[in-house]
Amino acid sequence: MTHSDANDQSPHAGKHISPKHSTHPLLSYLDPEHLGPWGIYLQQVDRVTPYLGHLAKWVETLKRPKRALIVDIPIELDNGTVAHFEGYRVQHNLSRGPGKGGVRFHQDVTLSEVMALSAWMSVKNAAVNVPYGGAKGGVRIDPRKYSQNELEKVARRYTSEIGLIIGPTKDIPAPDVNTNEKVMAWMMDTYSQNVGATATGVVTGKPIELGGSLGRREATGRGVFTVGVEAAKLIGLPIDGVRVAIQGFGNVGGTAGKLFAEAGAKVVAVQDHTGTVYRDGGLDVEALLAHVRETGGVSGFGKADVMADDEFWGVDCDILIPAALEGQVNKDTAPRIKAKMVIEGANGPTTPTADDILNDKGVLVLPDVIANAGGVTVSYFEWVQDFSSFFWTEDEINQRLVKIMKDAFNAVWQVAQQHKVSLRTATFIVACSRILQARELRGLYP
Ligand SMILES: NC(=O)C1=CN([C@@H]2O[C@H](COP(=O)(O)OP(=O)(O)OC[C@H]3O[C@@H](n4cnc5c(N)ncnc54)[C@H](O)[C@@H]3O)[C@@H](O)[C@H]2O)C=CC1
Ligand SMILES: O=C(O)CCC(=O)C(=O)O
Repeated sequence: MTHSDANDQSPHAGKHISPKHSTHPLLSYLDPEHLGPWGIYLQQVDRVTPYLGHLAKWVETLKRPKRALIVDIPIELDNGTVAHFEGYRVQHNLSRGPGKGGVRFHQDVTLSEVMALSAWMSVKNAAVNVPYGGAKGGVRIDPRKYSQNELEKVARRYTSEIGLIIGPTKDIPAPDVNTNEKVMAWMMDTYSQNVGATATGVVTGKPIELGGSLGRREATGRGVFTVGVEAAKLIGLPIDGVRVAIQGFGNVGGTAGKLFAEAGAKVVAVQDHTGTVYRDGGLDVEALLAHVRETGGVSGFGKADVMADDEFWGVDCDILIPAALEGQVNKDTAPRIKAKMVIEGANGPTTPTADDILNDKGVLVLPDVIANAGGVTVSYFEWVQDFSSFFWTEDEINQRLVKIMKDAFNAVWQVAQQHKVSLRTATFIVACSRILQARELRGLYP
């Protein structure tokens, strides 16, 4: 529950970053002093540029979102008053295919954040080689303060407003923080009404009854678990009895925790927005998941000791899974981490300074852009199934998911060994090369 260290500078900061072209606030992303999630992404691109060979001449492509839409979402609240919410959809790169990436409902969502999240989608989609560019969306709203009726109005109006740029072959949203199958159903229905035909392929992460895919709900957590087990084998860490700490116990953290516990790991600490729970001998993960379903958070879980939120980062564990928001592993928290491995379930949880701190401590970081790619991989399966109207079994889906995750992870591992770079830089090398190769092949002129 820490704040991102927005001015977290790395020794690489500033190199290769574009000169200031504008002082307009909406273009502040061009300013290297303006950090936050987009600035962190720019630093990650700087780290990969020396490894891009002749494709480096296209690197500026990665530093500018192709398209960013800001929309106003006015709705009538249950009490009859009118409220306005700000929404975003950013398409970072479309060189490899239509945009793909989730939609977040959160009170702190900003354009910079959605730009960074869309860019990480470009990298992630290329890293696992699904035929998509990168996109992401968000609405600045605290969903816990609104009724289902009000949230439905927000989701529907947001969909109509971004309807200009989304579509089954243009840009395909999916769930992210505080959005779920129900929100995807509203989005699919609204888009379908607007175009006059049922368009199941416009979003993924839908209910099964509406063209959703088996296994999508668990896919991101399953991917986190799969690469975690692969990496643990490579560093000689047995999963049986391994101590795991998880921040964020929603779709991603909850599923990853369940799979690790089923494989014999001890989930010793879990933190979410309501608090932190701890049990040295391992928490009863099934019971904790049931408690979260009933109460909305881990706080008040009876079969655990309470831990001060700040102590979470220093907990005695082998594997740490940040699965909440950006910037949680930063210059303040990273020095306290005892884990041997950090598996990034969340997008952008680790700042570049923290990456360096963990690297110096010998902590292996499995970066978001590969570790949490399981969700979009099964979203791709869902999209393919919707187009063919032919649906696969859950076993088929999980087997294909596990194969893609293992192959992609092992390829990245080889690149990291070859260039003696972190797994994050290795993943960026693989992914950015694919994106920029597509860019080069498409050429510049209409
Ligand atoms: N849902 C998906 O398929 C994918 C999600 N992700 C990323 O995983 C992360 C989590 O997403 P979901 O599990 O889908 O969201 P979710 O909405 O299901 O769960 C979010 C979790 O984070 C916790 N959280 C929120 N603020 C917190 C804070 N300040 N401190 C501690 N915990 C906090 C919440 O309590 C909740 O447990 C996000 O970074 C998201 O972008 C990445 C890939 C795919
Ligand atoms: O399933 C998808 O299309 C995207 C999921 C997502 O937003 C992510 O991987 O961060």
